[in-house]
Amino acid sequence: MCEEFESLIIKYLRDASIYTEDECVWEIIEKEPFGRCLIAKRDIQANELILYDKPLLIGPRVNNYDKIFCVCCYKILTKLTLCTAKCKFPICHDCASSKQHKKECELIKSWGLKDEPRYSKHLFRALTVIRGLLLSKDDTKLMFMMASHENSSQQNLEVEKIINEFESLTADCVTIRTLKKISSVLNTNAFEVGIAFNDSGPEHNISLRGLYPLAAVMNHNCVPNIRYAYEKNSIMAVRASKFIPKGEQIFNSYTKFLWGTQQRRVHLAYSKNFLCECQRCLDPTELGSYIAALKCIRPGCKSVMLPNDPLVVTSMWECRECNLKLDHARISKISDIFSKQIFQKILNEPISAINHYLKEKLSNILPSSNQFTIEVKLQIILRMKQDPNYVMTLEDYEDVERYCNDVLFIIDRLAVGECYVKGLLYHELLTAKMKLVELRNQGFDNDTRKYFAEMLQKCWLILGNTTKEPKDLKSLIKNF
Ligand SMILES: C[S@@+](CC[C@H](N)C(=O)[O-])C[C@H]1O[C@@H](n2cnc3c(N)ncnc32)[C@H](O)[C@@H]1O
Repeated sequence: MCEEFESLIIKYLRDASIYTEDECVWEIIEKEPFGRCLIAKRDIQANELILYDKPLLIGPRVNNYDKIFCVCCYKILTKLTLCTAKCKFPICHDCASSKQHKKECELIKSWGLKDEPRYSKHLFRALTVIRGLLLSKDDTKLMFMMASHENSSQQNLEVEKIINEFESLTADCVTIRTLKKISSVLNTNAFEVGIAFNDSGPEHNISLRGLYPLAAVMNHNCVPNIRYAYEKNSIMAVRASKFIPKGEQIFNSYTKFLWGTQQRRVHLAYSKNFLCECQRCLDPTELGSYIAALKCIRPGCKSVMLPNDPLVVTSMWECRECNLKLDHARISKISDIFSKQIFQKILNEPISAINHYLKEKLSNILPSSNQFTIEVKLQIILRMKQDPNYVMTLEDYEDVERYCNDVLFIIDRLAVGECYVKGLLYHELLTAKMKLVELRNQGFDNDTRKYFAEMLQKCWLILGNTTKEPKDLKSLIKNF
């Protein structure tokens, strides 16, 4: 099974000119409880390329987009224009007569649309799955050899929702059954793919879902040893974020690694059908990062509370110093309150109000390592520079410098190596430090220049030539 799967993948990558045997550093083996795993065939150094992969399928995600975009080139449509051949898909003038669209359009129409042509968000959301019906024989075989959890409750909803739109589709017909199988493969394996446009018209990003057959073999660990990025034509490049010894498993993270154990495990159980039991999940301190820790509520106690058994959702939480215990229900309530207050209220406020909330309120009630504090700091770092109406003061740059260092400290504790968030933080830290040198009229001495040059080099290694490369990175490197 593994050998056949591996040789199909190799053929697929060779055909796309993104595989050579001499440079291959991975192999696929089978191992419980993971199923297939990607293993390092030799020692892999930090930042070294592990693999390139190309999407078997790519298209809209199953979520609400705030802008409508062309289903072929993904450029935003300032005015909703549907395909004139009446397949209901939004399409731009340039792509309307393309070969790719013609095939999809004809397939959709062959099912007999019931209503007048109008935009259908359900059809738009099901398009990536529908594209699975148009794959070549070899690609279809590869797709159906990928892992899938067909019986999970959340799967296939996007397929259910289009049945009523067509004359010839019924809940039990072959097409719908095949679409459901494709949807299960996508839901088990798909990656979120960011596409950035800045060549024409207003700058924008679109997030799609893509099925990358080799990258999907990477299993999950809450301490991943890779980072991935997208290059031209949605080619994915996976690199080692730290040294990976020969024989070790190459791990991705399917969740946000800056979430606490309970949030990560619930997300994995719900979306990927397994419960993670990695070293970080087993450790109440999460490798000394204390990312889920809460301040002890006993008056006068300065310590933190952590779960006694992080693998048990209903575990008691206990203070590390005074041993005060709180049950799971109270801890969940505290987390819910912070989550609602921060995500539904505070983060919708102006940037100065968010920073004030962090300094005056959150810092007093949550440890500086806590995931909510980290999230607010990250939002401040990103939004201060993104908001065109916000003029940053010297104090703001000092805050950004401090917040970047705080988050980088936690990331180092988590031992995820040179990940993308780190690359973005290096860039923000450098920009803030440069501005501070300028505002304080300090000038750049040799040591400062050397420091900047080294940081820029680290930043380039992570972000250079990816869709996340900051616009000013090349010019900054030239100057140092
Ligand atoms: C994208 S696939 C990964 C490749 C898969 N192992 C295979 O055989 O093709 C995701 C699935 O792999 C399994 N898996 C991944 N990481 C795991 C982990 N840390 N523990 C247990 N199962 C895991 C789960 O079944 C999950 O839904």
